[in-house]
Amino acid sequence: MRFLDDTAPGHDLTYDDVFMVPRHSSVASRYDVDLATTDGTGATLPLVVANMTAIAGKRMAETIARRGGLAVIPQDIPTSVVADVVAFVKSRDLVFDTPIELTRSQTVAEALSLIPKRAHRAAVVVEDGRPVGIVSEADCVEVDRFAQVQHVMQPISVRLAADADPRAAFDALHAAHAPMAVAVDDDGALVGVLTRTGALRATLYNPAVDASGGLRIAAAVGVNGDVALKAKELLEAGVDCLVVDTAHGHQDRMLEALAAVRALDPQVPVVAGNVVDADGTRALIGAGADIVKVGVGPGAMCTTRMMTGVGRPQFSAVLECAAAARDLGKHVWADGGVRHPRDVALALAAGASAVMVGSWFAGTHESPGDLMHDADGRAFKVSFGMASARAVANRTSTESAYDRARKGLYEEGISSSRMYLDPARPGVEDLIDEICSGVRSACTYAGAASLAELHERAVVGVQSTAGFTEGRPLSTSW
Ligand SMILES: NC(=O)C1=CN([C@@H]2O[C@H](COP(=O)(O)OP(=O)(O)OC[C@H]3O[C@@H](n4cnc5c(N)ncnc54)[C@H](OP(=O)(O)O)[C@@H]3O)[C@@H](O)[C@H]2O)C=CC1
Ligand SMILES: Nc1nc2c(ncn2[C@@H]2O[C@H](COP(=O)(O)O)[C@@H](O)[C@H]2O)c(=O)[nH]1
Ligand SMILES: [K+]
Repeated sequence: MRFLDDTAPGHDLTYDDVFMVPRHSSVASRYDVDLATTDGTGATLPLVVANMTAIAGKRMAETIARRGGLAVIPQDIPTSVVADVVAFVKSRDLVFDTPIELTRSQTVAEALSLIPKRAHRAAVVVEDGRPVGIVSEADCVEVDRFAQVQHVMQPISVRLAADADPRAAFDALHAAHAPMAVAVDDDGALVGVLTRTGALRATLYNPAVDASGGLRIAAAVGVNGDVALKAKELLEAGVDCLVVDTAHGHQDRMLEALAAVRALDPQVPVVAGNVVDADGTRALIGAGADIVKVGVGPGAMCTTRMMTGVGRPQFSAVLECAAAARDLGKHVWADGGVRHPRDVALALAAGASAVMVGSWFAGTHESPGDLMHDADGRAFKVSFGMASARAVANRTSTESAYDRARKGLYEEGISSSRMYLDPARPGVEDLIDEICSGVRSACTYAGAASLAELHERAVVGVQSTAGFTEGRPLSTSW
C-alpha cells in the first residue's frame, strides 16, 4: 500500500479518514478474486468473529466457518464448555445448516420461541430421527399457542440426499417455489436444511476446514491464572487457533503467557494482542505470536479511549503493525471499529491478514442472545463489552467479594447496548455476503486478484469529513 502522491499524512488516521483510488485492473470479474488468508489459520475469508460473550457462541462459530471465516470463543467460557462447542462445530455438515428440531407434540409457543435462533426462520419436525414436516413463523400466525406443531407443519417438498450438489439443490428449490430443502441420509435420518440462498452460498464460499474435514474454530485464553493449563486444555479440545487476549498486550504478563503457550509447542497458530504500534508487535512476535491482534479503543463497546486517553486511530495502527509483522514474516488481525464493508477492505489494504468483527455481528440471529423487540417492534439483541462491569462480574464470579469489588472498579466497556438487526440482513451470513461483495469489488477496483495483491497495489488517500460524507448514500432528497 502507498499513500496517494506518496504523501504520508503527519497525523494518525482511521477508516473514515481514508479512501482507495481506483487503478487499472486486469481482473475481469469480482468472482475471480481469491479472499483466502495466508496467515496459517486456514480461513478462506479474512473475517474473524471477535471473542466476545454476546457474539461468539457455537451457532456463530458453525455459521461463519461454513462460509470460510473463524470465530474465537471468549476466554470467559469454561474450558469444558469450549470443548463441547468445539466438538459440536466439528461435527457440523459443510453444506447443510443445523435446523431447530421439534417433535410432533411440541407446541406452537415452543416453535415460536426457537425459530428466531435461525436466520432461515423455520424448524423441522422430526419423528424417530426422520423429518416429517417444516414449521415456519407464517404457519403459526393466528394459531392457538398451545396447538401442537403437527397440526400446522407443512409437508417437505424438496428432499435432498446428503451428498446433493448445491447448484442442483438451488434449481430444485427454485422449481418447487420452496423456501427450504431438507437433507436426509440413506436411512432417511435428518442431516440438515438448505435454503435457496444457502445453496447459492455453498457454490460461492469454501468452508474453513481442518485436516479431518471438520469446521475450524478458535478460542481465547486470558493472561491471568494458569495460562499453560488452560491453553493445554483448549488444544486438547481441538481448537484450530489459540488467541492470547488482554486489553494491554504489550506488558510482562502477556510476554510470560506467550512463553508458557509456546512451551506447549502448539501445532496451531498463536494470536496475541492487543497492541497498536511496531514495538508492541515486535515484542509479541518475539515472545512467540504468529499473528498480532491490533486495536486499542476502536471497538463499539469500548470506553478505553474516553476513560484513559489511550489508543490509536485504527487505520494507522494496522498499517504500522502490519509492516512490522511483515518484516518478521508474521501477520496481524485488525481488531475492532468495523462498521461498513469499506472498513474491512481498508484494513486488508493496510496489510491485515484478517479483520475481527464484534458488535456488528451481535445484531444477527446467530449471536447467542435472545431476540428482543423495542417499543416500535424493531428486533435487537443485547451486547456488552468484555471489559464492562457486566463482563468483569461474570469473569470474577468465583473470586472473593473483596477481589470482585477491587476488579469491579476498572470498567472500560459498555454493559448493555442494543444491536438492532437489519431487517434486510438479519443473519450473519447476510452481513458476510455484504462484506465479501464490498471487499471483492474493492480488490477489482485496485486491480488485485488476491488479498496480497490488494495490499501491494492499494493507493490510499486522506479525505476530509466532507469527503467521507459525500460517499454516503442518500435515501431521501436534500
Ligand atoms: N481492544 C481493546 O481496546 C480492549 C479490549 N478489551 C477486552 O476486554 C477483555 C478483558 O481484558 P482485560 O481487562 O485485559 O482483562 P484480563 O482478565 O485479561 O486481565 C488483564 C490483566 O492485566 C493487568 N493490567 C495491567 N494494566 C492493565 C490495563 N491497563 N488494562 C487492563 N488490564 C491491565 C490486570 O491487572 P489489574 O486488574 O490488577 O490492573 C490484569 O491482571 C479482553 O477480552 C480484552 O480483549 C479490554 C479493554 C480494551
Ligand atoms: N475497551 C474495550 N474493548 C472491548 C471491549 N469488549 C470488546 N472490546 C474490543 O472490541 C473488539 C470488537 O470491536 P467491534 O467494534 O467490532 O465491536 C473486540 O475484539 C475487543 O478488542 C470492552 O469492554 N472494552
Ligand atoms: K470506541
